[in-house]
Amino acid sequence: MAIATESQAAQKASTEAASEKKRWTLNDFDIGKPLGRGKFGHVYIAREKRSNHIVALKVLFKSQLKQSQVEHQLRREVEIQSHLRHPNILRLYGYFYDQKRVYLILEYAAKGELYKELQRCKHFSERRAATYVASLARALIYCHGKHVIHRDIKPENLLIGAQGELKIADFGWSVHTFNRRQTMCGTLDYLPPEMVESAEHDASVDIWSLGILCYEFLYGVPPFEAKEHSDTYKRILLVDLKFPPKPIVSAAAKDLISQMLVRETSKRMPLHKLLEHPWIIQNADPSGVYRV
Ligand SMILES: CCc1cccc(CC)c1NC(=O)n1cc2c(c1)/C(=N\C(=O)c1ccc(N3CCN(C)CC3)cc1)N=N2
Repeated sequence: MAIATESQAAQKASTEAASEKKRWTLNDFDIGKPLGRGKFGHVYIAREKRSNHIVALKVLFKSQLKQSQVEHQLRREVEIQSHLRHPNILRLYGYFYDQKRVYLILEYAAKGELYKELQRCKHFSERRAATYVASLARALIYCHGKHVIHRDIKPENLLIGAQGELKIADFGWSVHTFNRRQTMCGTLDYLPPEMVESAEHDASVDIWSLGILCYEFLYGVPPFEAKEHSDTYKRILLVDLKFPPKPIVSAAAKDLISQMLVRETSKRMPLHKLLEHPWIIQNADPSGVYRV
């Protein structure tokens, strides 16, 4: 309906324009049900009254942020996030604060949290995994092009949009350190060797993390998981990569993962090469959307 799309476009434009300059307050929103909670606060569905635009309002407690000394990090990451525009990166439209809280006005991802979907399915099909990995590779190519790295793409930081598309939903790898998995070990699994050794790291950390994520999509567990943190560290440093016999996974998928989980950072498969890998070409849906 031409008229509908025109008003939608106008609405979008007004939200965009408004989000640049406007001083937002809580009165601009009708707050709906809570969507989830993190270490620093909760996220609610909300409607911006003027535009009727549905958003997610993330409420962070200043006390918690101060206690964990992440407020400067949140500021830096909000600055980065508000300038990123990509279909697979969750939009930050704006923010405001009051005495006790900081409020982030975020894009609403209607199909919820990826890690819950992965737990529900145990593991994804090769088509679904490849479609997600390709869309995340495109988002990371976009970020690296803007000298933004370290989007910390573990399952807990990924959301699913209304059309089934993945959205990277974090503002800073340590802002969301609240570990929403049952065990803490989940947070270590994504660290590449150079970070375990807390050495210098560059955009190739994202290639490593995407390789870990691809493995977890296909097997339901990250590759270097171990009971003790010290064992996980050792397995990461040794790149002790093993492929279980079940579920059955194609040789092409294992080849891609083996080319991403390489200790030598300069030898990891570049993201644009990933998009040309046979496993991606044969399995990823070109639209970047996996229709359940
Ligand atoms: C404060 C919460 C938090 C802590 C740490 C990290 C993150 C990023 C993932 C977040 N979330 C965050 O920032 N979020 C930003 C967000 C956001 C979370 C979100 N949606 C949802 O959380 C959600 C959850 C469940 C849902 N349903 C579940 C049941 N289904 C049948 C229907 C759909 C639908 C939407 N949209 N923008």
